[in-house]
Amino acid sequence: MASLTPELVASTFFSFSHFTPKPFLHLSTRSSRFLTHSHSSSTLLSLNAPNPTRPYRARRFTVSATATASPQTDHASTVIPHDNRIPATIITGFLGSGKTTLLNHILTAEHGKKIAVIENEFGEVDIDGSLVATKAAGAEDIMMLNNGCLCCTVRGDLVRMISELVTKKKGKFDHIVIETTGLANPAPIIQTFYAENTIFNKVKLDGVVTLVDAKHATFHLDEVKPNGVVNEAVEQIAYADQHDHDHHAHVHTHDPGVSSVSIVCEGSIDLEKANVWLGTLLLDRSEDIYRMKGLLAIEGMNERFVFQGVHDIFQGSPERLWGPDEPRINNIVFIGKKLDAKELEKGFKACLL
Ligand SMILES: Nc1nc2c(ncn2[C@@H]2O[C@H](COP(=O)(O)OP(=O)(O)OP(=O)(O)O)[C@@H](O)[C@H]2O)c(=O)[nH]1
Repeated sequence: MASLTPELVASTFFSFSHFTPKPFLHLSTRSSRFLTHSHSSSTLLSLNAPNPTRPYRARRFTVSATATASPQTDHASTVIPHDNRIPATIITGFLGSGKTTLLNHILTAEHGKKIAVIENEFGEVDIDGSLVATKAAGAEDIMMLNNGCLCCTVRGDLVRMISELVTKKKGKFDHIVIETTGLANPAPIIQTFYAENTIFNKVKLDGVVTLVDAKHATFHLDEVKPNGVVNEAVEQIAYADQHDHDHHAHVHTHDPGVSSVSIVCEGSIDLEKANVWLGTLLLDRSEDIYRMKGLLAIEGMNERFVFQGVHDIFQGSPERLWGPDEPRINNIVFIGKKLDAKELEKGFKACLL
């Protein structure tokens, strides 16, 4: 097969719109999707400026406010010690809202700060970790938490990771950024910063940035969930830059109807077949498939091919070169409702050469 140039492949992916016009027509509307990003960015810019309206509560913080007698007057004056705990920012937002994109922007921007990253991904396959700008000057450390969701199953791991960072890597970074899964309920994660002494004494929660995909937000916000099941999209927006640390016992359940299917398989992919397969999925299932993303080893292409899908919006393009000894392994994740793992695997395997 003739060698494919990145440009040729990208246009091949896009050219699918000629015979299945609906999904790819939306490519042109992408710029209007993330209408609230400007809001998110401004929230981010204000991260280092403490919110003066939010009282600083030193509950369980060992360096608490102290009262000292002034030598000039008989009145006691209160000295609030400088809060030199390490700031942490939580980036939250529904699936595909742009968290990894923002994180990469933070890691590559010139701000002179060294950032430790904790990345939590839904689905067993680590695609985001591979797409985070690991070589970025600002990234001191990237830790992955992929065996569950930060808001429930791996909360203990989060505590351990942060404790490890502030003890073993002390002084090597200035800020911690935590990217949650798109299905995380931020409340229990926020609570961790106040409820765990080991964290509270060393780390201050500086901000909660929630990204909103303006195109699909209403769809997810309006979703009616079964009794006792949390609507994560609502929770994420409710907790944006609002640290309700007096909340107790957050009992919540993820929607059992939402699941993930991961495919990991070595081998070369026929781009044309993949185009048809993914395009057909988009046409038939875009409402139920909230998110699809993948790294593909395309036949004849020297670069890893990355594709991103958020409902009916789809994008694919070559990324960095495969390393000389890097196995050409395909990684794909689907997240959504009524996913049939066998069917998806069968569709994928049909694209292999
Ligand atoms: N038009 C537009 N697209 C964006 C923006 N931010 C991200 N995207 C695209 O949206 C898709 C999803 O972005 P990600 O940054 O991976 O989203 P995420 O929130 O990390 O997704 P999950 O891993 O599912 O939680 C990618 O194709 C991005 O290129 C934006 O501000 N505007």
